[in-house]
Amino acid sequence: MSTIAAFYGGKSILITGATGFLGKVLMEKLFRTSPDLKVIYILVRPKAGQTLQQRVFQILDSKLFEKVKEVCPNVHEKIRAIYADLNQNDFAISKEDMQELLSCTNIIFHCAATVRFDDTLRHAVQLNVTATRQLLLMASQMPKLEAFIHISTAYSNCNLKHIDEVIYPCPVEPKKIIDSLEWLDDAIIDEITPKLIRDWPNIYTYTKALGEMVVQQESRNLNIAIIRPSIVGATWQEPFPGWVDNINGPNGIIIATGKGFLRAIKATPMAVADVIPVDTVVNLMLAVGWYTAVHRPKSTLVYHITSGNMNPCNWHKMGNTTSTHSSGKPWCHTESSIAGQLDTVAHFIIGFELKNAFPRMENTWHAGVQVLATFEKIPFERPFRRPNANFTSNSFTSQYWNAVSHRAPAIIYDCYLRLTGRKPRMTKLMNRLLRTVSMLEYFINRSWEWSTYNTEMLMSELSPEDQRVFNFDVRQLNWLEYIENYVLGVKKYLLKEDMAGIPKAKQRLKRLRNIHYLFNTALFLIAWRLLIARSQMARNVWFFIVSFCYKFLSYFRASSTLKV
Ligand SMILES: CCCCCCCCCCCCCCCCCCCCCCCCCCCC(=O)SCCNC(=O)CCNC(=O)[C@H](O)C(C)(C)COP(=O)(O)OP(=O)(O)OC[C@H]1O[C@@H](n2cnc3c(N)ncnc32)[C@H](O)[C@@H]1OP(=O)(O)O
Ligand SMILES: NC(=O)C1=CN([C@@H]2O[C@H](COP(=O)(O)OP(=O)(O)OC[C@H]3O[C@@H](n4cnc5c(N)ncnc54)[C@H](OP(=O)(O)O)[C@@H]3O)[C@@H](O)[C@H]2O)C=CC1
Repeated sequence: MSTIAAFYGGKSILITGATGFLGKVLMEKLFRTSPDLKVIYILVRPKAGQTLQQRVFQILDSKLFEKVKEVCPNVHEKIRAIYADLNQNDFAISKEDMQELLSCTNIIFHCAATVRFDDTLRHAVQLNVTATRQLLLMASQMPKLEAFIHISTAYSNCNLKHIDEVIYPCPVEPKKIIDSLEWLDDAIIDEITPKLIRDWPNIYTYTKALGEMVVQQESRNLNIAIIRPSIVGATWQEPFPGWVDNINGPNGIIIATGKGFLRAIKATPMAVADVIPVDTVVNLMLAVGWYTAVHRPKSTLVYHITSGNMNPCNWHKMGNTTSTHSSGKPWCHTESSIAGQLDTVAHFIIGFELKNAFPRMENTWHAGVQVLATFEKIPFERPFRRPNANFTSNSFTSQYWNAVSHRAPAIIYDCYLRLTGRKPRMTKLMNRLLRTVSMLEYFINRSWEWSTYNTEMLMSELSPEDQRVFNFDVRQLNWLEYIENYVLGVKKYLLKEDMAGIPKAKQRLKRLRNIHYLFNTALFLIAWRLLIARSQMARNVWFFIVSFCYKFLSYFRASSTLKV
């Protein structure tokens, strides 16, 4: 039997953020591998008109928990939802609940956070920093506590290029920030925010860095570990491939691309797409929980769980894949090669795509192309336009694509909606999408190096059985398979689309392609007609092309007559 699974048997585990993406997968794995655990306490707030119990039932009744219900039929009894709001003093937990938590908890997994990039500093500090401090204070009063696992992000120090598994100091003490936010008003906070966050790209990453510092400062005698995942993606293997449930990170981009809204992006094609499957992160979390409790390392260990250093994939395309567009190459354009530029121009003018125009990069997996190739096999329903992706790292070109590929079609579509008596909505939607994309740009135009000594050390400490059951070795990940399942998962679990609709979606894509070709050809002919009406040089070129074609055809006919 697995040592780690046995360790969690009979334990009382406290999880914050259990209703979130990572939290749900963590609970699922815990129940499935250690059905004899005592109880999982989850700190939950009522939301969207649902009570705590309704939220818990909704989670347990989801497809994610189907296997759990077979292994652990009394799972409902083993979850204890505790009313809590991490934004409030003492988390607004009742005295009785607090007493139970303090006296019974053995392990804490602290996942709750605000992951919005555009949150206010006040709210982000409250949740990502102050709440962490408060939880550590609670933890210090728990006599049975064996380990406190804090979930941070690999991007908490994204202002550095090489990041080690250590806690870096922040320029301003977290305590000073917490104290000053108490008396500063919102207008002043907005003003000083850019000065405070300095070279961090957003409030989220900055407050996660502050959160780590708080963990270090308030650790007392606790057994603490920090886990830093990179971009957490759909499940790889467990409980089944491709499970996702929110629009964060790549998920929203996959939807926007698959539906044909997003067709160009400012991204460095060869930058590493450091996506890490959520089940891999959860396996590491459980292994770290066990290791921290049993081996009690002398200091707080930081574990990176990233993919780039061991099994790199980049945003652009997936090399050596057999899965290609009908014209021989997936619809993915980059200006990183001359062929790519020619291809973009050719594509723009007549929708023609040059075969095999890209240099292939060995040993690196390319996400964009593979995602696009998957849309061929598994198209999303009712796309706005054909899925496509033009990559550019140049701001001017990016603005050009935004105007031509995003704003212009949205305006045309809104005119159509107006003319047919409907409310225009596409321009608004497009503006929102472009705002979201602009927030992600920082992360898709850079690569980072994360050292993974602690993670590798832990892997070597596991028994072969634990390495199998709690696998976090990302070298075994096959990106081609993973991305296909990812796209399928987005379609099934996020968009809730039926697989039976695929033939219809494929037909619609064909229709859109024909409209696209017709539109571009008409545009080309009109432009050309206008040009030869106005310019002698254009007329000469036209005359030259026509006579050349005529001569070529005459020669061809003559040579085939001779052969006969
Ligand atoms: C291996 C797979 C690779 C995949 C590659 C993809 C390739 C695609 C095809 C090729 C195209 C080329 C693309 C290449 C680039 C790919 C880009 C991928 C980018 C990934 C980068 C991520 C970097 C992350 C680094 C840090 C990682 C972390 O540590 S934290 C987690 C990440 N956090 C986030 O992602 C949060 C970002 N989100 C936000 O900050 C905000 O949501 C927003 C600012 C983006 C949007 O705010 P806005 O106010 O406009 O919207 P909002 O009102 O909030 O919501 C709009 C509607 O959506 C609903 N909603 C909101 N959140 C969710 C949710 N989580 N789940 C479900 N629904 C949600 C909300 O209710 C609103 O609905 P309505 O009310 O009905 O309008
Ligand atoms: N997703 C990613 O790509 C990455 C995530 N991480 C880290 O992993 C952790 C989990 O992220 P993820 O699951 O994706 O995030 P989610 O946004 O899916 O989940 C956040 C969780 O925090 C809870 N929460 C937020 N505010 C409060 C509050 N005031 N009181 C109680 N609970 C609250 C949410 O509860 P509710 O359901 O009520 O909103 C939810 O359960 C975070 O610490 C994040 O920084 C790190 C790297 C990448």
